[in-house]
Amino acid sequence: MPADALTSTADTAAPPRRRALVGDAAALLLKAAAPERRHLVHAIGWLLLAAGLEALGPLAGKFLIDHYLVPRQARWVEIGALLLGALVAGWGASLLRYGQMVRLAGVAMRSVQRVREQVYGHVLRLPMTFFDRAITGQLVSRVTNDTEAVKTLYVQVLFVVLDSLIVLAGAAIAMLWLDWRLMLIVATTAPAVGIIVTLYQRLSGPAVARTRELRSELNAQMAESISGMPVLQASNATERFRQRFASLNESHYASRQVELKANAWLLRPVLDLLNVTLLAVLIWVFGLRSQGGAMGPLEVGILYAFVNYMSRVVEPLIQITMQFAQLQQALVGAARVHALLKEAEAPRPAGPAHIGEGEVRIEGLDFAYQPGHPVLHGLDLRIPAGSFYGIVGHTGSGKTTLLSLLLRFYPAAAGAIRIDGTPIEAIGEDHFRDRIGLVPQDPFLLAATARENIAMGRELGEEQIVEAARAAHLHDFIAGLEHGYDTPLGEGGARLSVGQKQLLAIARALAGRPRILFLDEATSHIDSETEQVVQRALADLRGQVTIVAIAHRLSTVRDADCIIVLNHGRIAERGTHEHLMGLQGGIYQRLYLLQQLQDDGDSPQEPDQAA
Ligand SMILES: Nc1ncnc2c1ncn2[C@@H]1O[C@H](COP(=O)(O)OP(=O)(O)OP(=O)(O)O)[C@@H](O)[C@H]1O
Repeated sequence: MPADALTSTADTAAPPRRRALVGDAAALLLKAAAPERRHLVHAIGWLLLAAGLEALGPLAGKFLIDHYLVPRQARWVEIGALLLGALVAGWGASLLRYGQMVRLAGVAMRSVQRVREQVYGHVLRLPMTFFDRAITGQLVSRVTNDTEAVKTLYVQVLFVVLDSLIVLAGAAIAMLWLDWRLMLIVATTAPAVGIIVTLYQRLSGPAVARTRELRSELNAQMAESISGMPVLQASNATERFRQRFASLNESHYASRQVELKANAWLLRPVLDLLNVTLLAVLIWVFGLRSQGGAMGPLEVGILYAFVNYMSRVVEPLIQITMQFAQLQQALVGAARVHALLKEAEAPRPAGPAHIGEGEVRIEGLDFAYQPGHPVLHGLDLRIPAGSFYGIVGHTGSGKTTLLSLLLRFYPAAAGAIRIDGTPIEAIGEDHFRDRIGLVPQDPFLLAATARENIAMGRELGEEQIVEAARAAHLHDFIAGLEHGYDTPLGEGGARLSVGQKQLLAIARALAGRPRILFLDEATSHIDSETEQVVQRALADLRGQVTIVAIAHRLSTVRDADCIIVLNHGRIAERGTHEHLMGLQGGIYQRLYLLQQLQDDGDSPQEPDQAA
């Protein structure tokens, strides 16, 4: 089941079950580290060797105590050789460990880099249905914060846990070899630590999940506020939003406090207590056995070695558990990234079918965003190649939906859309996007130069870019900028007027030399003068490109070969402007007359303008 990456594993729902969380996080880590398998195997091998060398230290100590100190044997050469050997082994282990840590750091960094690129690439290929329910801030959080959490997981898992486990294994083997019964006593630490960690998780788990949730909400509010800044400031809502942010921030702080308290009051003290208790038990057993207890005598050297190993074992265990909160957060982050990566991508057909002349046929087309709520009902329409069709209708009549289906953003529930006789699903993705141009209502400009905004990453020659700008009647304006086509246009095209942005969007669409051009209310925010420029640009394209224009402003499509009037998802009227104006009481006629009245009201000095 591809979990809903932005709801169920994320910010609004209860935290997912731990087992699933660990499984998802592990799947993500393994997949991301797969190309680094060789490095991982080598690093683990060398770390094992380092742990083995480290384990020799206490053994040498034991030998020194039992063979030279206790029997008071001052064989200095042997003692010196033993100490030197222990020193060299210790240094060797440190060197090896350092080298492998650097190697593992590289593995972690590269893996996270891969995850981040993969997540971004995946998001770019997700279907529109995903973005209908996605919240931008949270999605950004997935690509930035959560992949960062994945890094924490790598660093924790690979550095601390892996290293600790290897040290643990080395010490355990050495202790087993020295005295297996004493080792059993030490082994009781494992379940005790397990119980403490489980208890700690129960207490802090909800707070950890809540902290992440709140952090994500903080991001979401920040992103939302920045994108809606004009509305926020104009409606004097900034103070309310500041307060809302402050209250979220406060909750975040409180939640962090709960986590930290669980750390401070439960984890460290209890683990320290466990450590001290274990040492006391060891010394007690030593006391018993040195007096000839049931298990026989115990050498002082063994006690020394055990105490030494204990400090090596318990400290990593404390380290692992202390970092559990972070580990838990990282697990949640990694699981969310995993869920996002499991979201099905939009299909990318690779068929050989091509768009030729650009004739569009719509046959019995039905569509619903949600089952049981149809938006389009049995649409039938033929748009001949090279013609100009307008689509008009009341708000909510289904115009944008029809366009979205024509653009393959959603699959049709029933019926078919064909281009030059081929069902659109059968046309190869790259070819389809190359041949289809879109001028959206919101032109979406990059914080880049005019050239980059027209090219949009496509490899277009100078000639193609200038030709497109000329066709959109924007060349003179761009050429007049201080650096011409290389002039940065500012964030969101801040240097351009709304009309110029719209013309740039037209240039961008034309630069790909499309066979079919879709315009989605491309003139609704521009003045009549700029609208005329757009109309001229469209008139120049007639006969060469199939144009389908959704228009609220009816004057934009007045000259269309055919105007389709949608009403509640059905084609209510169709024909030329003159034909539709002749339908007494028709929707188009009413809409047109209403707009005319409005225009007359707006500009009383030009009463006949829209007639
Ligand atoms: N992503 C969506 N998810 C669910 N319902 C949607 C979605 N987009 C549109 N709708 C619904 O589909 C219906 C048609 O909407 P659509 O945007 O196609 O109308 P429209 O004619 O383009 O309207 P407008 O002129 O206001 O842009 C509306 O009832 C709308 O609420």
